[in-house]
Amino acid sequence: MDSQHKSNRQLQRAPCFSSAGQRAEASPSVIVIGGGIAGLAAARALYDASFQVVVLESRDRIGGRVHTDYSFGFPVDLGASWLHGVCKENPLAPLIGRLGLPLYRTSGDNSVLYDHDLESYALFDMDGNQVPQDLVTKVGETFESILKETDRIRQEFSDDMSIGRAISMAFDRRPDLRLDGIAHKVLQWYLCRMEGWFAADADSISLKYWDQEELLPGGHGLMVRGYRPVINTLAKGLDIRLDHRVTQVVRRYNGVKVTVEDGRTFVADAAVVAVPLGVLKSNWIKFEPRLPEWKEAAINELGVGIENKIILHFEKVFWPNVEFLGVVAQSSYECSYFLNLHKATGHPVLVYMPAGQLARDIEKLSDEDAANFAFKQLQRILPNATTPIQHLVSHWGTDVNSLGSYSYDAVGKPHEFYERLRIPVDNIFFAGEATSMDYPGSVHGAYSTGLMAAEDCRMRVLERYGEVDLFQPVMGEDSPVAVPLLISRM
Ligand SMILES: Cc1cc2nc3c(=O)[nH]c(=O)nc-3n(C[C@H](O)[C@H](O)[C@H](O)COP(=O)(O)OP(=O)(O)OC[C@H]3O[C@@H](n4cnc5c(N)ncnc54)[C@H](O)[C@@H]3O)c2cc1C
Repeated sequence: MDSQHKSNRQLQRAPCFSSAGQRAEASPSVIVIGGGIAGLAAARALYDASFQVVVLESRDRIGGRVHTDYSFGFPVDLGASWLHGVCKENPLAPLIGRLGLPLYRTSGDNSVLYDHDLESYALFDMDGNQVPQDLVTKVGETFESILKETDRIRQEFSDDMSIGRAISMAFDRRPDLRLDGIAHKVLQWYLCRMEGWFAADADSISLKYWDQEELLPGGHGLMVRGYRPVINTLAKGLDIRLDHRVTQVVRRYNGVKVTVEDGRTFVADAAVVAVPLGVLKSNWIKFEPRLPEWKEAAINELGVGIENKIILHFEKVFWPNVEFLGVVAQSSYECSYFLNLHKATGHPVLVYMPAGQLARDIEKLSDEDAANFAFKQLQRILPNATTPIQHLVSHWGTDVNSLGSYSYDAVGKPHEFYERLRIPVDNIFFAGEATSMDYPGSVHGAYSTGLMAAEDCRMRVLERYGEVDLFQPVMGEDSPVAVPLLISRM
């Protein structure tokens, strides 16, 4: 027997991993790589459909880019914190509703540009002067007009360009849209907010595709108690191996063999790869045989941006009672903003959120220096600010387990690349925020791709096992009765 044939037989004969629990040995098996929300959603669905499931997670915790920290004595999210689309159509709504988790709605708008209502902002210049609210609103209207002009440019040019370039062209065509003085700075702040949404600078965001993402109705709501309960619920009862960094995925017609950093191997009928796009780009995981060219192209070409959080915990509140504090400046790079968590949670916490190049630059600093940097920005606008008593700093760009915060539409890269990233290759299924055509870069997008991967995997493996009615459908018919979401605003 040649060695190839022998290893295939081994795969076929050994569908179970070392400690697969009480599941029957004859049931199909799957290895889920990555214990973020996408991987856990896939694992949960397949486990509930009678598969033997093992989740291999490189970190010493689950949740991935959903990371609720409790070291302040209350929950704060270092990764995702909003549910974008507070409505029953949101794939996560049934779960969040059933858990009774409260949401604090920061905006009723479905726009990617306004996850905060304008009236909840307080913007300041670098000298601590508050920008009059009517000017903030007026500049917001100008920003909308500029975007309309960029839309015309988009219709005229077949080649893609960056949103930054299109804005410059819009100014050339419509000099009346140019602003100066403080109004210019406010405009830069709007641009800075847009860059925050994509976690990328305006000169790398695609004009053609930036608004292709499907936005659910219901606006944007903060998870007041953090996202962790959602993760814990999905993970309950699953066989999850922490500190298991996958380095190789071998696929054969009858199974997969997955190797982790210390050389241990796991075999199963199929695998769901739910690691971040940044990790796939880095080639940390070797696929054998190599993934097809179209898949590698999608991995290489999709953009991954950076957004971080510097969370400052104060003794008590000294800032105005608004949801968002903004610093306006000459360029979007110098602008910044703080989310006031006190409004939603009652805790004296401000969250500084740099994105794009600024986030990249701040990630080079020590945590102490990063926290000082954020605090200095705050002192510019509120000179009487008191020193924080604690801080937390995220490093999503350099953390080897993420290598970026979330995907975005880079210039010249078709939106369909998200779908290409999702499409299975033989018995390898792909999930994660960057595989979501409709809701990339989001928790609910990642979650729904996990369910999709599970369903695709179930169908494929059933082709082999041929026992269609043995398993529950992964999604659809049996979905739980929706419980209304708890939404507040103070
Ligand atoms: C700062 C920040 C703010 C955000 N804000 C929001 C928000 O408010 N609302 C929203 O909807 N979305 C937000 N997002 C995006 C959201 O967090 C992500 O889209 C989503 O959590 C991604 O889930 P995932 O399962 O695709 O990936 P991940 O959560 O990254 O999961 C992938 C898992 O794979 C593991 N892994 C990596 N390499 C390996 C390996 N070699 N072997 C095994 N395991 C490996 C990782 O440790 C991780 O646990 C934010 C993200 C960031 C970073």
